[in-house]
Amino acid sequence: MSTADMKLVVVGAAGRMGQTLIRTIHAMPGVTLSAAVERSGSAFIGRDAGEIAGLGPTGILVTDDPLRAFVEAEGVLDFTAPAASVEFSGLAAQARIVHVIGTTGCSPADEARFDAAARHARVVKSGNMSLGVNLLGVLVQQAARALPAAGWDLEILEMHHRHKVDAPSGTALLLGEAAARGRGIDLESQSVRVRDGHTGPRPEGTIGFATLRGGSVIGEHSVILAGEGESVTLSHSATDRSIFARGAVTAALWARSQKPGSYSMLDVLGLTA
Ligand SMILES: NC(=O)C1=CN([C@@H]2O[C@H](COP(=O)(O)OP(=O)(O)OC[C@H]3O[C@@H](n4cnc5c(N)ncnc54)[C@H](OP(=O)(O)O)[C@@H]3O)[C@@H](O)[C@H]2O)C=CC1
Ligand SMILES: O=C(O)C1=N[C@H](C(=O)O)C[C@H](O)C1
Repeated sequence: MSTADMKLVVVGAAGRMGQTLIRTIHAMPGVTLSAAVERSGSAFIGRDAGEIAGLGPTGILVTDDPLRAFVEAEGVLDFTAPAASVEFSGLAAQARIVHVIGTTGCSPADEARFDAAARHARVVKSGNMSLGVNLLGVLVQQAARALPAAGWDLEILEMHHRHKVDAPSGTALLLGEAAARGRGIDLESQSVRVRDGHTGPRPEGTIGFATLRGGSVIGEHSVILAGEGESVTLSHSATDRSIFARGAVTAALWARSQKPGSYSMLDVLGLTA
């Protein structure tokens, strides 16, 4: 560890992403784990974060005091749950640090709280922190612009593991937003989230979502543009959660030198149009 290393807190440290983040921080240059947080009453409080993540002892014991952890750090990596991320955003703003938010399933009210926190914190939020998915979003935007809505129906299909609690996935919504930007339409009013029973024919120009859940699938996403007699499919497969963790650490290092504000992975990766 060098004294210039960015000190990072992992919240939700014992979760699937929390453990992956701890291993990734250990493996990447320029960053060091300064604290690991779980909720009060969690069976992981007081345990060594490195041991939970399969690294062996690191001397960092899991705490339930996030504010104390944040004031002694430069950034927090947060893949938890919407209510938790809202709470952490207020604390990150108080501590004036970087808050990287990977949590999905957040409501518009939650997003407003993140925006408020971004007056003091540097907030990077994305439904998917991987390079591949963010590149896919750029390609989807181009395809949706190039292929006219009259004649080219756009559907987004995703599959995740059986433990996932929100749908459509944050990635599916990110890809839907990219498609909507390409078509110059509003996703909220033009999306079809569920189909069941006698639905009638497909309304032209809408963006459809379909969700599969099962097993240990890390993340599969396809954007299908279906035309008359031909279709184009753009897709991404995640085979290792470290792609999200590397993206989150890269985001924290990038945000370290930015002004307070709300940023996306497109800003971090330089993929903005
Ligand atoms: N943007 C991206 O690139 C990615 C986003 N995600 C998203 O990240 C989130 C987490 O996913 P995953 O790791 O699979 O989920 P897990 O359920 O495995 O982990 C979440 C962790 O957060 C903890 N947690 C919840 N509330 C609090 C709190 N108030 N204080 C401290 N810890 C808390 C949970 O503890 P407890 O079990 O006690 O509730 C758990 O340990 C999801 O929203 C998922 O969609 C996942 C992968 C990539
Ligand atoms: O819950 C997950 O596991 C994942 N969540 C994110 C999402 O909702 O898209 C990103 C990734 O696909 C894994």
